[in-house]
Amino acid sequence: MWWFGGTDLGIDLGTASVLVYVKGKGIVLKEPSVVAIDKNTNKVLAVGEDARQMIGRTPGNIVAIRPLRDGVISDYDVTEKMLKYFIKKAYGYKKLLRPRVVVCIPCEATEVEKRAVQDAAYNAGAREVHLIEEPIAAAIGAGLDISKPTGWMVVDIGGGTTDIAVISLSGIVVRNSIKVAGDKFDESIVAYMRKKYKLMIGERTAEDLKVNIGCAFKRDEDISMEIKGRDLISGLPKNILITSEEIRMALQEPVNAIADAVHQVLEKTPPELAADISDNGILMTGGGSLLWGLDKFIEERTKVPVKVAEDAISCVAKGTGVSLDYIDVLEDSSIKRRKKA
Ligand SMILES: Nc1ncnc2c1ncn2[C@@H]1O[C@H](COP(=O)(O)OP(=O)(O)OP(=O)(O)O)[C@@H](O)[C@H]1O
Repeated sequence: MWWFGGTDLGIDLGTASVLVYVKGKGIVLKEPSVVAIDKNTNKVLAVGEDARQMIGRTPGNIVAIRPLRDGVISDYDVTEKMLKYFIKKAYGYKKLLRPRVVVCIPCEATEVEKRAVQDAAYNAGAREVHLIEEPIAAAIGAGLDISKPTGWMVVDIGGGTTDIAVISLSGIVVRNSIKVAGDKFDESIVAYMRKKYKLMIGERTAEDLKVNIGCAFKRDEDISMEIKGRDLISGLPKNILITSEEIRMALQEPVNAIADAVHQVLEKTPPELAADISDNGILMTGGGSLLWGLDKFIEERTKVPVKVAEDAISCVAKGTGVSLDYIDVLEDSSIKRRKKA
């Protein structure tokens, strides 16, 4: 049966994952931002988790693509296909009215990057597209009351970008966005294994190491994990036992880059707001903030208390969803246009 009613959607279009929030229902979809394509026919074979399973394991004619890199669209056509699939899955197939959507973007996205997100969402089936900056969405999703003249600092560490913002009166006062986040952590682990053990490992293995034993701060007790890779000298498969302390060493460069960026934002923060932040603490959101000890590491470097938000991975999607209630206010900051015929 066809249904005429429209629903609004909040979409966290992330480098690592896409989350869709349906007004009145909450988060209904959370899948990796991966698409598997048959290169011969250009047909989409799988999207999301099914496609992620194929990374590094596809035959010649099939490619598993991550269409967003560093927080922005790097493969426009594939992003559009992926969005279309997720919107249909979350919204249902048999509705005549296309949805209004709010999509989040990194806080220093260029006009061209914003336009690419909007076009992809329109072409994927949205009737109206509004944009919201990730730190604002993260703060709302974490339950902060950002409407008052009080300073809050949010550090959202995703897969591609770390967005740092000082927020007051619902706006960003000081901001910084760096292309160092979860993906760079993985790349640093791959590089460390290659250099130290002459072992080639895939990005999924690197991510497993990061999530399971990784840390930014020295653990009281070292833990370890066995991994499989390919020996670069013999060319044969090889197993190695890796400790958490080694992963801490491997992650030093990107972890320091994030702490430096937070420090720089604090330096530029007006004194009244800096005093508020020192009382309220820094709030970390995003999957990257779950790296063990990263809160403690930043706390030591900045001397400001740091807290990881509850359900840190879902904050941006939740905030994007909550902002659907204020979609008409968002209109001012979004470039609205009709889908081209
Ligand atoms: N427990 C964990 N420890 C360390 N890292 C984690 C953990 N869980 C998830 N991550 C990492 O979080 C990152 C994804 O976070 P998130 O889903 O917030 O990013 P995103 O919104 O897709 O990215 P972006 O906002 O940069 O576009 C990945 O790099 C993932 O490996």
